[in-house]
Amino acid sequence: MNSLAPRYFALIPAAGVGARMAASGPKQYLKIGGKPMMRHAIDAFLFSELIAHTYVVVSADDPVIDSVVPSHGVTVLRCGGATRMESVRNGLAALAPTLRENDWVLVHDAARPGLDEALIEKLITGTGEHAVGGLLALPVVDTVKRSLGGELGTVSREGLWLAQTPQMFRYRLLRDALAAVRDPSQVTDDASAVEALGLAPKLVEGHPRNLKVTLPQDVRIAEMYLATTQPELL
Ligand SMILES: Nc1ccn([C@@H]2O[C@H](COP(=O)(O)OP(=O)(O)OP(=O)(O)O)[C@@H](O)[C@H]2O)c(=O)n1
Ligand SMILES: C[C@](O)(CO)[C@H](O)COP(=O)(O)O
Repeated sequence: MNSLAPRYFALIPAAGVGARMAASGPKQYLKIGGKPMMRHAIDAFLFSELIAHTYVVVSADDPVIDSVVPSHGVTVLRCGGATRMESVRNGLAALAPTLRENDWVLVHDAARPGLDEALIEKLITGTGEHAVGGLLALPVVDTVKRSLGGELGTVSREGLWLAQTPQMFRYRLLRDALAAVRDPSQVTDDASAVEALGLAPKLVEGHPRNLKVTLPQDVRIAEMYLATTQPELL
């Protein structure tokens, strides 16, 4: 690979327990579309010609991952943390000997099996080389209500987007942004840490198929998208 050409790496945080799924084990290993949920995201990165290598962050004692990852193109990092942010931060630290400061890292939830090569390319081309970074997101199309402390109100949906993943940033910037975070529990996506530096990543329109499988009812929706061949639904 030309040493001056940009390099793109995938980092998949997969050290969660899936509490909201309330399954018998971590949701990233639930069978969806005939294979473990996280294998869909791994395969999307493997099939993408743009991604140089994929790293998966799991808990140190994860007993399943070795039976899920393919024999090439993927490296397991057994450094998962107590929060998603800490898992990402630990994974990035483990890559210090390997990645260059200006390499791009695409951080993608293992719980989003609907990612495909087209969305990966759309994010990379939509973000471009000169942006701070970028993330897939969906504009809000429903009326938004906020119910808090017994009060109910309507929130203007103007300019509101729902963040998806991958979220892509240069390796050094993302490491610095996450290092500056004081309360990991308050940073639920990678872009938040970068925004806290006063920077504005690009929003690139994603797709509903790229939903985060969080609740039991999400499994059927994900399976529907994975099963469809209708172009308008892809
Ligand atoms: N300590 C954690 C928590 C989450 N994740 C990962 O971050 C992604 C998005 O998190 P989420 O959907 O919240 O997964 P869980 O934390 O497993 O779900 P829950 O909050 O319901 O327990 C998932 O791929 C999950 O495996 C992680 O790597 N390390
Ligand atoms: C990163 C993310 O998927 C963007 O929407 C989301 O913030 C993850 O939240 P979770 O509570 O860790 O699932």
